[in-house]
Amino acid sequence: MVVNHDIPKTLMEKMFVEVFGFFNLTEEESKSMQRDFLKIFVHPEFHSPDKPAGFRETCEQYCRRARHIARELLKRISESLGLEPSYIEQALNLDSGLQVFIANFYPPCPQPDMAMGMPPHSDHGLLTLLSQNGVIGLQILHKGKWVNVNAIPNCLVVNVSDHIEILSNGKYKSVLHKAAVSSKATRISIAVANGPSGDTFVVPAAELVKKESNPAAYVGMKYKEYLGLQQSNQLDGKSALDRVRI
Ligand SMILES: O=C(O)CCC(=O)C(=O)O
Ligand SMILES: [Fe+2]
Repeated sequence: MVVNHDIPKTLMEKMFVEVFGFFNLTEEESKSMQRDFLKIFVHPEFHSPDKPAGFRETCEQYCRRARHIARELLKRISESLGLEPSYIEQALNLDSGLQVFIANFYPPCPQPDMAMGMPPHSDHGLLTLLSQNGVIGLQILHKGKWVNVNAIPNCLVVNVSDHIEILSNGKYKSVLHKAAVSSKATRISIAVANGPSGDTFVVPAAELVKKESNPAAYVGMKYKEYLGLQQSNQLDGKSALDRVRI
């Protein structure tokens, strides 16, 4: 959980107002009992809806700040692995890294156990920065148990995603998470996923692999092929990460 981050409180609040406005544009959507979501690629090319009026500009600023925070954290993660601070950004070509903005809108459900929020999954990129509108719902798998994550407004939850696990040859683990819905309040989460560039062939860092004692635990794959694999229906109930694990 990151508190003293680089996204000003006013920008964070504005982003939630715009997202709320987006989902309220059509009345049916706001009355639906199902999760609704908006998913857009925001880097290297920026895409955004034009409505509501302030959405585009706020989203662009929000994602730029999020990218900066992710890069700073990735420098520290590189160092923690005994690598140069710029190792990850260089090896994975982050100047053209794929960044995806996902806004999730979960209407309240009187019987929350009956409603599907978001099923268990791990994120495919490097780091996902998640903010929530103060309504609890996110759960992560920790030591075999699902635990609730606090939903403190203006805080960023940082989820380690598949490509940090791959690059670190398993030293970092991609976190399995899911989301439950609330019985009383509408829950909104904003996830900004930061990944390698689409054309980068990602392998465990050579510096972390030793032939005998610590062999590569993942096969290499182009990031965009990994994305395709995750979205395909060829996974037989496995995750994309299971498919590249040796
Ligand atoms: O709503 C949440 O807290 C989780 C969202 C999420 O995991 C995602 O969009 O990938
Ligand atoms: Fe996720």
